Amino acid sequence: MTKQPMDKPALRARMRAERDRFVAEHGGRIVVPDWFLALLRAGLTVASYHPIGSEADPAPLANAAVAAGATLALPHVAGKKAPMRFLAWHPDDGLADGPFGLQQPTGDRPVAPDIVLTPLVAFDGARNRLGQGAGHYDRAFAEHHDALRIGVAWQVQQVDRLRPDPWDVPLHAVITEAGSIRERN
Ligand SMILES: Nc1nc2c(c(=O)[nH]1)N(C=O)[C@@H](CNc1ccc(C(=O)N[C@@H](CCC(=O)O)C(=O)O)cc1)CN2
Ligand SMILES: Nc1ncnc2c1ncn2[C@@H]1O[C@H](COP(=O)(O)OP(=O)(O)OP(=O)(O)O)[C@@H](O)[C@H]1O
Repeated sequence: MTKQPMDKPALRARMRAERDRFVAEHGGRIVVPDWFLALLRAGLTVASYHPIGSEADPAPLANAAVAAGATLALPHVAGKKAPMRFLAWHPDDGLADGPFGLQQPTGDRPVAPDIVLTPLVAFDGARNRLGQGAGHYDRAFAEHHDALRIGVAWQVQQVDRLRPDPWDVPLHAVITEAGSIRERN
């Protein structure tokens, strides 16, 4: 049987439309799993993200992290080709307009995260991930290989099976409004 390459651009378009429809018709709120709360400790650095469009808002997870004494960071990119950095950020700090309609941190304090809350376009039951396609998170995961990679998405973004490319690094867990998928349940 020959392996067909996965049409990632077409899947992205379909899943962004699914995500838009879910938010327009239902809305949702990410539910913080007990196992996530149990991970949190003072002194951890948790990279969150500021959602754009119909992305799931990780704020309930980020707020729980802050309540546990963790420090937050947000991703920062200068463009499609530039590598992504995680910059320390406090909820009282401002945000500035960035590329792709992003709101990004303004300071310049790069940090190495212990936990990375990752926006998703799609995911599968094996915790493979489809992102925006610029490779920003792929490269960040290669750099911060010891960080815990947690995807955040709406349940409608789950597909039967993604076919990972050689550089794709699977997530440790995915958290949605309906529950979570973990490496060991
Ligand atoms: N909220 C959020 N922040 C993030 C990301 C993300 O996916 N979501 N990123 C993830 O890497 C990084 C920014 N990289 C990006 C790379 C490409 C596109 C992009 O191609 N956007 C499409 C529209 C996407 C949509 O409609 O959902 C575009 O501009 O055409 C966006 C972000 C860091 N910050
Ligand atoms: N570790 C890496 N170093 C350099 N380039 C990488 C690395 N990982 C991936 N890339 C490049 O980034 C691009 C990622 O494309 P892909 O379609 O897999 O992104 P994605 O699954 O949507 O994830 P992302 O959220 O990271 O954009 C590819 O062109 C790939 O060659």
